[in-house]
Amino acid sequence: MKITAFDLAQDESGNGLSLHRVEAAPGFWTARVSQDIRIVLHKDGQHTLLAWVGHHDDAYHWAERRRLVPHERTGAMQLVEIVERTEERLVYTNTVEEAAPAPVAVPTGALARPASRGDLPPAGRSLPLRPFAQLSDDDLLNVGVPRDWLDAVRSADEASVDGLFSSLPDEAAEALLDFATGGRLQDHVALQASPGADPFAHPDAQRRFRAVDGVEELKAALDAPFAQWAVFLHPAQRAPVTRDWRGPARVSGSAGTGKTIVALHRAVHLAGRTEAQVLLTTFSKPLAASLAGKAELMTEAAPDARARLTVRAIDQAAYELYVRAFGQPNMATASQVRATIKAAMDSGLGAGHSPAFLYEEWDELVDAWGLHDADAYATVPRIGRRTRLGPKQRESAWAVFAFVRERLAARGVVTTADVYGRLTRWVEDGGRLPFTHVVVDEAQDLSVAQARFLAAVGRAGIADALFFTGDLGQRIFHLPFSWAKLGLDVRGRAQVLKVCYRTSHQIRRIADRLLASEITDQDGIEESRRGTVSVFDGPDPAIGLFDDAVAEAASVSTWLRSRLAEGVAANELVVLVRSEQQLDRGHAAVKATGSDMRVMTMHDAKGLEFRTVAVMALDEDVLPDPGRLSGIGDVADLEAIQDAERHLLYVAATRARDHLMLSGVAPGSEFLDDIMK
Ligand SMILES: Nc1ncnc2c1ncn2[C@@H]1O[C@H](COP(=O)(O)OP(=O)(O)OP(=O)(O)O)[C@@H](O)[C@H]1O
Repeated sequence: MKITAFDLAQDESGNGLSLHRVEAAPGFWTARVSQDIRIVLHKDGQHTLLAWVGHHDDAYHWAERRRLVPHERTGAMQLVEIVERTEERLVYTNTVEEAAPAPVAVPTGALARPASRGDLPPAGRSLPLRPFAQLSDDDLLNVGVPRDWLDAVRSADEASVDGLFSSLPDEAAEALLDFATGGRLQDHVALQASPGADPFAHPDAQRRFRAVDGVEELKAALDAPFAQWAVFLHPAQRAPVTRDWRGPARVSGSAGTGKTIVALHRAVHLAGRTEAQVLLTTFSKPLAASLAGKAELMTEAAPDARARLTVRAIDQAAYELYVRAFGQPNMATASQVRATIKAAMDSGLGAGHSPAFLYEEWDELVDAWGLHDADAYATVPRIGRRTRLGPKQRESAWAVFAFVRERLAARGVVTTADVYGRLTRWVEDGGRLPFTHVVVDEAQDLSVAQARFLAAVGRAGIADALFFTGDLGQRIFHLPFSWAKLGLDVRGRAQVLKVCYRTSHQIRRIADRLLASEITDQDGIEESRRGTVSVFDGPDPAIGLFDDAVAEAASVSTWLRSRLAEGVAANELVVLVRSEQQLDRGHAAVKATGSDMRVMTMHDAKGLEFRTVAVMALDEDVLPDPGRLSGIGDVADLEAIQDAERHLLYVAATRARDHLMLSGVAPGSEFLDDIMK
């Protein structure tokens, strides 16, 4: 297939490639790859579109049912299926879509998205009899429905809506799907191109066609695993990638809406500028490694951009900067700090406080904000709605923190927050950073010290130096705080993504019950999950509560075995638990399957995705984690931590693409009540 595509790239006339015109479909040709396999091309004299690949008969069948035309209203180039009418009923001709999809490209034209929309429709949902019957031509044309399909859309009923969604262009299908499930069509009105504009340049066309210039770029496209290299960006994803933001910007969206993809594309886009040096970062080393792999693929054909892009976990990046600026730091560990707090308490300090509270207060406030004296501790802006301690309680707590500071200084060790604190002052004093832009994924979990440092980077640098992606509903590590008060102001430059590509409709719907549909951050920026659609369907999640852990493991193991029997590979399955203490329960379930699969904590699964996920040990005394709640000083903090625990379950559930099981010992986590209500 690749060789044929290259031959075409070098010789568009296709001499020697046995090109055959598809008689019934103007503009379409087929090129022979092997005895049985054909590439379907569309040639208009200007562009050559590599549109599809498959078996000989399927290829002709596919082409005969397609036309390549710009949409009359939006101007976006579309591959429109022909509507067939049989008897009284509309039949949608999407049968050959089941064939192998076609990752193909062209040198002077465009690359077609694999024809794989067969997974779109929202089954198992009760729809009105004819959900689109009342929509006018204008309503439908505005969202990209091809004219030929207007009547078919209006007469679609519950039985035919599945075929309808899989036959329409993406933009039209998503708009109708949202409308059918309570959303507004107005939110999906497509951009209308100006007369004479290139129909392949329209944002909706760029979701399905990839323009490739020259053989090198084509080679890169065909060499890299297609799914990783060329995610075709939704217009709402592309816009923030290419926009000149003139200030720090943030893109948010539910799990699986492509925030990481946007961060990657933004970083690669910026690295395309000759004067740029880009740092792409996230919170953990495994996630950074995964970003780095994808960035490599995306810059295969652009070695200069690749050289201008560095991918690091954020603490690693800070550490390296620190080493450059000040030499090797001697890092304090969390257990060292806990031990020092204990030593302070053993010597009689900290009366009236628990060790858990003191550690939390140290971690989220004293250390995070770089507080070095009692006055600063008294006046620090308390995070969120956190209430102040009374003077006596504060005095008693500060005695412990002063002790800890003294001990750490005496040992010559610094905390991670100290590293950021010193780097922040260094940047403010004119320290020269080795990068011009920072793109941060998973930004909802930035700590105060990290956000402060980035704010300083933003102030010292150019206007669009900072770009963030994240989801407030997935904040799992820290208490919320105001970015704006730290100088990181994304107000007016925040955008929400609404199309979920990872998680089936059924799983997303269940997971969304854990969160409010609107979450507002400490700066008043609202992130709405309303109108979010999943682009494919799957089975309903299984939820089970059991008498004891043994019964739970047996049931989960049976469920996992069924997935294996359905053909899911063991490495596409994962078992998630709240914390290390429950790993054994996961291992027990896995052992009984006789296969080898991963068992990990919910925290470690952040940012990952799997075909099948079992979330186990969702017991009353496991989630929310009583240990984490016990250190909380006041009611407002309690709520914030409880939210973070709730977010953890949301994160865990949304790692699943197709299958999800949630289980625990009865009566089960209170969060399951919200899911089952
Ligand atoms: N425009 C797109 N077309 C097809 N697939 C996409 C698109 N955008 C993202 N995806 C796919 O959807 C999945 C989720 O994307 P991604 O990891 O970027 O989401 P996310 O919003 O960062 O999720 P999370 O918040 O859960 O980490 C990935 O498999 C990605 O390749």
